[in-house]
Parts: sequence; C-alpha cells; structure tokens
Amino acid sequence: MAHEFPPLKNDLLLRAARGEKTERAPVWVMRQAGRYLPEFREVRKSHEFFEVCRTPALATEVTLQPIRRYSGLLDASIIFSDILVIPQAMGMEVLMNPGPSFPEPLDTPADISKLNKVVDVEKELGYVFKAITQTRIALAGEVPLIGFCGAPWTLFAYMIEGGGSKFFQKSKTWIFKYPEESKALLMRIADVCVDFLVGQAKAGAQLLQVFDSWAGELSPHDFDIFSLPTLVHISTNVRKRLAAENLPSPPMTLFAKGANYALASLADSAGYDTLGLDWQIDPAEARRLVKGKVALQGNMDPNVLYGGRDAIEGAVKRICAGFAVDGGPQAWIANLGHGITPGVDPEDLRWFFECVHKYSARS
Ligand SMILES: Cc1c2[nH]c(c1CCC(=O)O)Cc1[nH]c(c(CCC(=O)O)c1C)Cc1[nH]c(c(CCC(=O)O)c1C)Cc1[nH]c(c(C)c1CCC(=O)O)C2
Repeated sequence: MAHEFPPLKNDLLLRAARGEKTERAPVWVMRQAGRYLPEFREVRKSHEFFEVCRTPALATEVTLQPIRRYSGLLDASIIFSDILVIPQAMGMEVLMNPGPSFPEPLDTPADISKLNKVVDVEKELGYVFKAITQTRIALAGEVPLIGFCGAPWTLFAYMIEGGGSKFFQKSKTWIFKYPEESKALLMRIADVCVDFLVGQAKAGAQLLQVFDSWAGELSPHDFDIFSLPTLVHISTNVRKRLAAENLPSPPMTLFAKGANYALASLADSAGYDTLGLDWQIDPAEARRLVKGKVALQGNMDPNVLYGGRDAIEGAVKRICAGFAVDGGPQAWIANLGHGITPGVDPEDLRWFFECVHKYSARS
C-alpha cells in the first residue's frame, strides 16, 4: 500500500525533529482541533465525539479546521482521534460524556480474559488509517500530518480506573499487587500500539507521537519498570517493522507528561527523536539534561493563554531564548506543555503563533 501524496511544502517540523537548525521554530499545539474553536463546536453539535473519530470525512474536516484558520502560522496538523481508541479495539466500551468513562473497567487480572485475544488493528482501527490518508491528500502538502497513540501505562490506567483519576489507586493496586500480570497486560497494549503506529505511518502519517499523559504518577523506579520498557518496545518495533518493508520511519516523539525526572535516561535510551516537555521544567535545564541527543518540544503553560497578549508575548520570548542553541532555533518544536483548553480565545492562540514566528526567527 503505497500512496502518492502531494509534495510537502513546509518541512520545518520534520527538520527540527531530526535535530537540524531551522530558520524559525516550527509550531503546533496539542488538541489544536478542539472545543476552543467555534467551528469544532459546530461539528460536535450534530456528531458524537467517537462518531467524528470514526467517520473519515468528519475527522479530516476537524483536523483541517485549525490549519485553515491559522493558515501560514501553523507548521503541523495532528489527526483527529483519541488515545482511547486502543482500549476500544481491545474490546472495551468507552464513552465520552464529557470526559472519558468505561462502563466496565478491568477490576482484577481475571478480567483480562474479557479482552479480545487478538486485535486485528486493520479491522478495528482502519477508520483512523482512512482518515489519515484522506487528510494527507486534503492537506495538499501545506504542513506535515502527525499520527499518534497513547502509551501503554496511560492506557492501562484508563482501562483500570475506568476514566480520569486523582489518586490512581486502582491502577497502582494492580502494579504493586499483580506486577507480573500488569507487565504482561502492558506489553499486550504495547503490541497493539506498534501495529497501530505502523499502520498510521503506512497510511501517510509523517511523524508519530506517543502520549504518556500519566507518566508523572509513577515514581522514577516504577516508571523504569512499568512504562519505559513498553516505550522502548514501541520505538524499536515500529522502526523494525517499517524497515522490514523497506519503508522509511517517520520521526517519533514521546510526550511523557510529568516525567521530567526521566529526561536524561529517555534521551539516552528510549529510542525517540523528540521528547515533549510539560511546563514544569526550565527549557535550558531540559537542554542540559538531554545533552543534544534528542530534539525537544514544548513547553508553555497552556494557561498563559488566559493571561492576555503581554503575558503570552513575555512567555514566548523567554521560551524561545531558553531553547535556542548558539543563538538560534535548532532541534526545537514550539508547543504548549499540554493540550489547549476549551475557554481559550482563538485570537489569543493566533497571537501565540505570531510571537513564536517573531521571537524564534534566526537573525
Ligand atoms: C489523555 C488523552 C486523551 N486523549 C488524548 C490524550 C493525550 C494527551 C493529553 O494528555 O491530553 C489525545 C488526544 N485527544 C484528542 C486529540 C486530537 C488531536 C489534537 O490534538 O487536536 C489527541 C491527540 C481529541 C480530543 N479528545 C477529547 C476532546 C474533547 C472532547 C469533545 O470534543 O467533547 C478532544 C478534542 C476528549 C478526551 N480524551 C481524553 C480525555 C481525558 C478527554 C477529555 C478531556 C477534555 O475534556 O478535554 C483522553
């Protein structure tokens, strides 16, 4: 399955992810297709969240909304979907009302038998591959398209907690009481992640991002046991599988939120080209920890977007200076430290993009 796609006109994102110097920093934001956009809310009025995910024409439409609105300012698109499509593919029911909820979460390891024995990713998640191919065509080479999945630890926690959680008591009970069963389930999820990312790359995704949103809930010791091996499994096997078919591997990004304690070791050995950063670390300190081994992405506190133009400009200026290498942008993708939230004024986000263009430019 080889697709012919329109040639890419803006490769800033891919060059920065490979560690190259760029004339200015590429910029996009997590959850850029989302509820802060009136045109997104309009689509959601008549379509359920997962209906949008499962209908390639709708997924393409909402993926393109921010690209159209911020034409010339945004340097990447990210396919509209959710990390929780993997638990669905494994046989679990997931609702979005308005946050995610699982009517039948995994209670004890005996419940693992309720999951699908084999997951046919093409059959279960082929709609994501279709959406990616259609979006790639519709983008007409304007900007690259990012594919993504959730990291095993984060998905495992959702599948056990049954939704968001404050204390992660149930998922922590699993890892401490049933460590072997937990590791086996985490690896099963990791195998689905591999199939899913390989399929997304084949369908046309030009960069792949893994979201470990709850990495920060683990101690450094437990992260090394319950998350890191699965992340390495994913980066290694995605590249291996694509290479076996003579296909190039897209650059890979890992966003392990809250896991700044692991930055140095992730840069050393996790196998990702770029590490995403939340806002809890100073850019210069992150640069120091990763020793030039990987590119970085981030990391403005998303709530700065509520602080008005001066606050946004000040934060962007500081961040651009903090990530600069030899006085200019290199190996840095400007982004927020987490997803944009629904109350942000889209014009304030435009200002954020304009400030990144201005203050990251090589003089
Ligand atoms: C943990 C997680 C989820 N989903 C995702 C993560 C990892 C990133 C992170 O840490 O935030 C990833 C995600 N979710 C969504 C995308 C689409 C692409 C994009 O970034 O624009 C991506 C990359 C759409 C979405 N996923 C969701 C929305 C909002 C729901 C809606 O339209 O009603 C969107 C646009 C819903 C969702 N999905 C999830 C939650 C916790 C929620 C509810 C939170 C909220 O209300 O914002 C699970």
